[in-house]
Amino acid sequence: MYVKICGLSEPAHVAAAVEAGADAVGFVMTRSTRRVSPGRAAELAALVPAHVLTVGVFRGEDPETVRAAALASGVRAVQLHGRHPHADFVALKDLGVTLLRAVDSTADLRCGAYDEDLLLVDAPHAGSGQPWDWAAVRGRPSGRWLLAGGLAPGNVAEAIAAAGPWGVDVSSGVESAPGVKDPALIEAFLKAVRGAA
Ligand SMILES: O=C(O)c1ccccc1NCC(=O)[C@H](O)[C@H](O)COP(=O)(O)O
Repeated sequence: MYVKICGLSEPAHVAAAVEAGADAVGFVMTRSTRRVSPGRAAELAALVPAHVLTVGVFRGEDPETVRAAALASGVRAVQLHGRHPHADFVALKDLGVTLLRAVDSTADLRCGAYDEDLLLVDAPHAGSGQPWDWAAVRGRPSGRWLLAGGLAPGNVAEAIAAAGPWGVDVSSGVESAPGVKDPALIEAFLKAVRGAA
């Protein structure tokens, strides 16, 4: 089970995610309480070993803005939230980074339909920490897809059993306060996933 810890903004929390065994870490570079600048994302990404994927998270920006932030931060993946058109993914292909398409359950759930490499199926309001009906997507997404939205150490095993994803993504569920990650919760989340998978 692939695990992405999202919305990191502090070196100690990046270290905690890497130490706990995360496969990917996300830096939000769009409007959010978790927003970091491309420069800050570059500082954080520099702390991450090569086997862990660094992901820049965006929502609604045009491809050139995303490209500039990705290049400035050095992230190895770009995650586009919302109803970005297929053309936005095509426009970013030559960046040579992993492309993630993040959508809610009403979208086209075929991974690769927009030339993305990974699909992320999230709650209607990304980063809100609100659980949703994970079982409703069971069997619908195809290819490599991550489940997100309201996951936490105490419910991620249930969510995996309900939806059957290839991977999971969490932000609010490993925070002690809005926007403040908690190393103990990050470790507990990874343990719960490893115990479930
Ligand atoms: O986290 C945010 O604030 C955010 C804002 C705008 C677009 C995306 C955002 N987060 C993306 C993520 O990958 C989150 O981990 C995912 O939505 C799950 O969030 P949560 O329900 O808080 O675990």
